[in-house]
Amino acid sequence: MIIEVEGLRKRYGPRKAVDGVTLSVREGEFFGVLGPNGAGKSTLVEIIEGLRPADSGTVRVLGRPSWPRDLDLLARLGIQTQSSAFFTRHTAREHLRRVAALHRVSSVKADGVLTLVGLDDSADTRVEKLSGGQRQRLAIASALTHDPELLFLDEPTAALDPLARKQLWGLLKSLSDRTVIYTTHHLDEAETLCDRVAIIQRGQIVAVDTPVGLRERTGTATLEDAYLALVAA
Ligand SMILES: Nc1ncnc2c1ncn2[C@@H]1O[C@H](COP(=O)(O)OP(=O)(O)OP(=O)(O)O)[C@@H](O)[C@H]1O
Repeated sequence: MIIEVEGLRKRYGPRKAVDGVTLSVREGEFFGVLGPNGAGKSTLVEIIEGLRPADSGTVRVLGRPSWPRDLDLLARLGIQTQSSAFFTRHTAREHLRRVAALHRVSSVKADGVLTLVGLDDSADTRVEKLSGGQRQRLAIASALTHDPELLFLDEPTAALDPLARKQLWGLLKSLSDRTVIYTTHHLDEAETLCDRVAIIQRGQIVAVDTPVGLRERTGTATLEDAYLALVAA
């Protein structure tokens, strides 16, 4: 297993953000984390990433505890966040080369990743001038330069218009041979991309299954309907 989480709990004061979560993710899975606002998804994912401690429970990532913070382990992860930061006054290419240099990865490799995410035409555009879709591509590229063994994507399509969102799907699909932990509120996207999804509500897992399994279990036609049936139950 690439990720093993057992009995994980985290409170903020009286609020139970993560309330006894157990799950595992296999190598090569595109694993979706779904749930209503405030369900505890970000808290759970940040604990798995080793960016936040849990109150109790265990997390092993690539066979190692992710807390106390483990810089060697972090170096093997690729993390794209909602607030991915860019080097200002840099072009897309310059930004990515700098990110790569931080990981001791060559500029040649960085340029290859820029091509991979479909940003060749915007390579000389300053990061401030990139469109929302291009910014997300660059954020994903930044998480990919060091060829991580595990990639975390946090709502990469959240702020995109419908066309840009669909266009990004191609890139996301191309990542499907990797192990990806993918948070989203777009159920159509999760249905297309994810091998399995976990649905989280009030800090607890409501279901973990394939999109097809969840549809069958709820007698619904789409993952969105299955989700709505499960979180309303
Ligand atoms: N640093 C914090 N201090 C106090 N409460 C917090 C903190 N971070 C999160 N919470 C609370 O914990 C609960 C879970 O929040 P979390 O951000 O993990 O949910 P989420 O599922 O990621 O939500 P969203 O879909 O809106 O991003 C929420 O009630 C939130 O208000």
